[in-house]
Amino acid sequence: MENGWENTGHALVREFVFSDFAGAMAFVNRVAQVAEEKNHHPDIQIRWNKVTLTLSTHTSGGLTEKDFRLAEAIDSL
Ligand SMILES: C[C@H](O)[C@H](O)[C@H]1CNC2=NC(N)=NC(=O)C2=N1
Repeated sequence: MENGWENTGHALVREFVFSDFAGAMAFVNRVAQVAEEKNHHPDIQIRWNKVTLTLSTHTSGGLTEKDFRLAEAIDSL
């Protein structure tokens, strides 16, 4: 993908950088809302001002259309 997401073959991974921890957490909370709406939940790593999201479909053991749709929704936050 050419929008910042790395396709590892097993997952879509993207790092988002903010000015501080509060910015990172605000973003994570918006992602959480979308994840609940879609019932599709990213793995989330928070490291001060950086958030790394890893999208995969655990029940399928890899990438599905749900992951690409969730990535698009996160991009439009
Ligand atoms: C029962 C429910 O639909 C499943 O547990 C959903 C919830 N959210 C999920 N999120 C992700 N990323 N992968 C899943 O397989 C998944 N399964």
